[in-house]
Amino acid sequence: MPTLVVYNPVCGDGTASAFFSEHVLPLLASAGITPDKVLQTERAGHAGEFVTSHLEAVEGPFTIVLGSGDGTLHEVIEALTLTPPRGTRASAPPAKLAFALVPCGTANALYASLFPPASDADAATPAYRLRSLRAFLARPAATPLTLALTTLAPPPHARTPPRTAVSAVVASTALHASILHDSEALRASVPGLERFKRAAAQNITRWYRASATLFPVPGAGVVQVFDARTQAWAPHPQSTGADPFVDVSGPFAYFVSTVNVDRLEPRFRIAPQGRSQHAEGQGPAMEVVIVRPERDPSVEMDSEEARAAFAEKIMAVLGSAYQDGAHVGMRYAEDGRVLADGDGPLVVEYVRCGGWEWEPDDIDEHAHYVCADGDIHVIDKGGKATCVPAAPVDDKSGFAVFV
Ligand SMILES: Nc1ncnc2c1ncn2[C@@H]1O[C@H](COP(=O)(O)OP(=O)(O)OP(=O)(O)O)[C@@H](O)[C@H]1O
Repeated sequence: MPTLVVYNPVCGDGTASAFFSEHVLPLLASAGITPDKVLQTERAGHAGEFVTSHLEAVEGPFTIVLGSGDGTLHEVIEALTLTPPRGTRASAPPAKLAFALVPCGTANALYASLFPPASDADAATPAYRLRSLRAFLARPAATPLTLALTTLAPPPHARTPPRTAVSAVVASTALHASILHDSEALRASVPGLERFKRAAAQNITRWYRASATLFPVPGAGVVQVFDARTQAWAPHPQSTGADPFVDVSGPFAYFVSTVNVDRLEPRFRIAPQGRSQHAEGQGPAMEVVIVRPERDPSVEMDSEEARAAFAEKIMAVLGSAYQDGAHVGMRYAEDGRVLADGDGPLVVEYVRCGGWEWEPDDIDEHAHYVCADGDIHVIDKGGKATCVPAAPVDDKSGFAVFV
């Protein structure tokens, strides 16, 4: 099978180039594999352009040994999904693209989900970082990836066409998207990871005005909600055979949907069931983690004090995602305190669904941001975003990862 090697020399701590020279290329050589091409990317967009034009010239299936974080993987997948097929890509049957991932980025959410590290020290070892590559060399079948396709629709009667974003890890709105949006704006003035902290502080007290709808999981016929006590999925109480769609009214604090992953950083298990097997024949699904302030029994109205008090709670709840995903079992006491368990309402709504729609209120600028694997998109005023999961139709097409 043709093999391409692509790595991003500037991602993470900037050591991909050295790691490929010292470990990846020698390991491929010792296995008798000569890559068709080796690309060290020179700019954002380069990896996507390179892979797309290679596939227009050479018939697949292909393996790509990819040294990057989630952003460069996203770039390749989005470029191939959105570029109309030309050349060999148009004339040959759809060819599968399987990735041997070498984690070189900052968060490496997909890799950390597929290969949960035993510890921070483990994650830094060459042996850990070569696990997907070794799986490729051992030649088992690659695991298919589900994609999340987010369509950003303009208002009805607008002249602009809808746009689509493709993600393999996360599609989000509310706090997560706002932090990524603002941290990008701070990139020039605030160095390093400090800009994420600053962006989080700017957004933690915001409540996002929007209405959302959750779509049923195709094979299950309903939206499902996770019960942390039984550790099982159950039909969402508002999702019935007669009306399986669930309307979720705002305001929202947090709205994150994931595919393929249970974590967004090695220890941040935001969707703790994200790697568990779905029931046979349920069709493509995604998980959504929602926090809405008005579920808190102590919130009586939207005021500055209420937002400040709720900010403390959401920080504590999201912090619990680092405790092996404990946030999904947290409940409110009658006075609004957040408890690890109990009989009160769940703080986090953790659902599995067949997609979602998000319609921001016109007046709330920050509710218009959508994050697709780190890229920030802005919903037009009067428009909405619709996100659905898509899985490869067979084992000869789509994207996959060696695990
Ligand atoms: N040579 C390059 N110079 C500048 N930017 C690049 C280059 N190659 C790729 N990029 C861009 O760098 C961005 C970040 O890369 P990537 O996601 O791989 O690393 P990261 O952000 O450190 O990791 P993670 O996404 O895991 O946190 C991507 O959007 C990609 O398009």
